[in-house]
Amino acid sequence: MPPKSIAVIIVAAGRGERASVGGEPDPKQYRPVAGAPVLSRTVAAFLDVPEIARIVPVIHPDHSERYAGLGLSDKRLMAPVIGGDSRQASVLEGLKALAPHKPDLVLIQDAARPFASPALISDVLTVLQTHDGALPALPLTDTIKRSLDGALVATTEDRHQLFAAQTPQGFRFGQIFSAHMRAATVRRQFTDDAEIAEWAGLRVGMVMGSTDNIKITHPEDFARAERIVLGDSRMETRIGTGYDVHQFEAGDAVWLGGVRIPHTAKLKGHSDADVALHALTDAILGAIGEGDIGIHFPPSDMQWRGTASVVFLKHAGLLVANAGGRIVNLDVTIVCEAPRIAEHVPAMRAVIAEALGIVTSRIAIKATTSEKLGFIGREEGMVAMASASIELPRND
Ligand SMILES: Nc1ccn([C@@H]2O[C@H](COP(=O)(O)OP(=O)(O)OP(=O)(O)O)[C@@H](O)[C@H]2O)c(=O)n1
Ligand SMILES: C[C@](O)(CO)[C@H](O)COP(=O)(O)O
Repeated sequence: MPPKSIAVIIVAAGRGERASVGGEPDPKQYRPVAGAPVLSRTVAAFLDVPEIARIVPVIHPDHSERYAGLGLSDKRLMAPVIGGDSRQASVLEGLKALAPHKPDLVLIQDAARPFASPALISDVLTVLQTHDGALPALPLTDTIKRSLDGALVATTEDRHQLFAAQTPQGFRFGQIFSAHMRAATVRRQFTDDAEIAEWAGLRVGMVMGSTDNIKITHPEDFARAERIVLGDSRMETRIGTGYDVHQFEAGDAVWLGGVRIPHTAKLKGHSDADVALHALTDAILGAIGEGDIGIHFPPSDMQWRGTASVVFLKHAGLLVANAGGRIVNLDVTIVCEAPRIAEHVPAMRAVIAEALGIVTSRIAIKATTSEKLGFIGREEGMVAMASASIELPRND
């Protein structure tokens, strides 16, 4: 089967009255979120999907200059068409503009939702393979009350079968075009295209929406949108480094990365002398400004004699958690001639992940030799270096 041609309608013909506190020169779809106008972000989200052949923006008759001022240009972006006095009427204008191009599928998107991800768009298109329509939606999480006057609670609704609808909503072009044409002849107003599809007897499948796929509706939604783009500005990323050396002495195994590795010698130390976990613990403590391992676990204190170094690592992890932080990634390099490290790396990552409560993909462990040079080359000892990247709440 040849690939289906996909078109997109972006409805941007509203006045954005609820998002206005008064005094803003522009309606919400032309106002910036982290430097880029909402409508430019929405268009870009769909231009990012190469399978999309054509995009038609639908704009308000008073906004032609504002639209031109966005400077949007792409060969897949059609000239804007003028919308109607309701969202439903604006969608119909978009469908009419697309009709001569005969797309197989159409995605209908609110300009006011700038964060439709490629994954969400792809999920909608997947459901459209087996249904007449596809709707991203989120299950409701609040208890739902009905009130007749907005002041007194009348009843509590069962939320378990209720979902909040999002866009893009996807349809077979011919089916939704004729459903919209018919819907335009009845007195009822429909708030989304899935409702028109349901009314026309089409089968609309659902996909899981996204909590980031917000519709900018009220003034405070701009701050939320900025946080989605920029991340949480109350957090900052810290970097810490760690370095440790231990000497070999007579023995039959070394502890490295929390794993016992049989060897012709052991590492000398007050604890289990796990040079890799010591460097890593120091890197974490360094990132959060908590000194070093010796301050927390002094070698002079007999209670730490022979202690498994994973105890030190867990303590550093606890300090991160208590500071409201989050480990972004950890990177450890072990320098030795022997033993061979590579086959033990998965076990080391598993021990560290378990100790810190993070996924193994955030942990890297590498090993190298020192080309027989120096004390490492003479197999007198071993070195480990580590770095840690940690997100912490700002405190300045
Ligand atoms: N006559 C209209 C009304 C709405 N929309 C578009 O439909 C989407 C969803 O509508 P909504 O968020 O309600 O936007 P507005 O109608 O602009 O908001 P308000 O009701 O606060 O004025 C928006 O992208 C909006 O631009 C449209 O194209 N034509
Ligand atoms: C289509 C929609 O985004 C689904 O949630 C929503 O209904 C559009 O907003 P409106 O305020 O109903 O126009």
